[in-house]
Amino acid sequence: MATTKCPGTGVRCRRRNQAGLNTFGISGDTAMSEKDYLTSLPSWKALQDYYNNNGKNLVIKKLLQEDPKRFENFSLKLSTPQDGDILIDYSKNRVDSQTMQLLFNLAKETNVEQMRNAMFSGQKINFTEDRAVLHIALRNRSNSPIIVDGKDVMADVNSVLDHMKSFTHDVLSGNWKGYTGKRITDVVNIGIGGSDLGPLMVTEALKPYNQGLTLHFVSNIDGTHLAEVLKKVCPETVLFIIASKTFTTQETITNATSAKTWFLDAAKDPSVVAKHFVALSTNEPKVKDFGIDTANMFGFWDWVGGRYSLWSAIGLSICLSVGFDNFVKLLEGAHWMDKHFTSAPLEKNYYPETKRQSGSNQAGQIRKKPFGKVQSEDNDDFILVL
Ligand SMILES: O=P(O)(O)OC[C@H]1O[C@H](O)[C@H](O)[C@@H](O)[C@@H]1O
Repeated sequence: MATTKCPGTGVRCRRRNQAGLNTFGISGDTAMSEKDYLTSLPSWKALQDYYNNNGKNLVIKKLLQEDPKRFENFSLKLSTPQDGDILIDYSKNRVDSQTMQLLFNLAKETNVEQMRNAMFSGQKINFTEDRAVLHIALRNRSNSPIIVDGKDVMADVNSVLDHMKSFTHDVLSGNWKGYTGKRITDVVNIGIGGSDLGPLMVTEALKPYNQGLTLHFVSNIDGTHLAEVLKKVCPETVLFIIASKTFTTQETITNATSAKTWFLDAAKDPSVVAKHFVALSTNEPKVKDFGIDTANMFGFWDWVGGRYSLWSAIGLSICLSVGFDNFVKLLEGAHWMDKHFTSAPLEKNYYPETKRQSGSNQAGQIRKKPFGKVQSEDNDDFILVL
């Protein structure tokens, strides 16, 4: 590893080497860009050659006609311990057995499994920002220690979850009252990007589990978005969630400021803002500046990427929609899939046991029965193709 120089320049490379990581798993000097480096790899070239020679034959309709078992061969059924099967169907993608093998070769050559393990162990694999990438800690229901900068992050994760739990209980039970003593009926999540799309998607998908509150999401800087939502809610019974990792995103802060002005027009008293505004953020000083009581702030950390933040405090709108217990089930499901991701090696997901044992799984061979049977940690067998 010491002799390895990463593609890219300056700081970025140094950081990779400090972390003891070599994304691409080769030694020697490489002065080229990451993209050029990737496309120079033998496994990439083999994939490109295969596409150049065979790409025109990869027509989904034709592939399905030629192989009546294509669906079985190119799909994956995972049996969860309590909630039935998850079906992953990639038979309608432009891949055949050879493509899959070439993709696995590429994954091997680029050290995907090593990088996965580095991610799960809290190493700073976000090289550009020198940060760990640990949304998986947010749903680490096993509670096994995950160390970042010498500290186990699980205590903080669990403490925020406890706060979310008690708050959700208070709001759903009606203990939490608005400024005129009425219970909350509507929740407006103001955020954008990962602070909007994840919770919006999950609350939509899990509508059958809604516990009674009406959820609204405002993201657009165009005032119509907020104005139309405000027509549907009442200042006495609405709760605004200001969701922003940085608390500096212009769209969000503009909409949040407009919402506060609208609220104060009715309530008149700035001291009651605390009953109707909470913040989800990593930036306590900015939350304070905005006028939100930091007792009503739900924190998270720089190692949570925006696009994965629904598993963090950003998921508060999900909790308020489906209840905390269902939110925990969501975390548990994701944790189960994380365990699968870390425990099932790439080939095991694809090659049949018998072929693998007989050692005939050489690169490039076309598999007749590309299945593997794998034991989950919970001792349920499931069939893996990917
Ligand atoms: O949560 P915020 O700091 O307000 O950022 C909101 C969003 O901003 C950008 O669009 C980023 O690319 C997203 O990852 C982030 O979720």
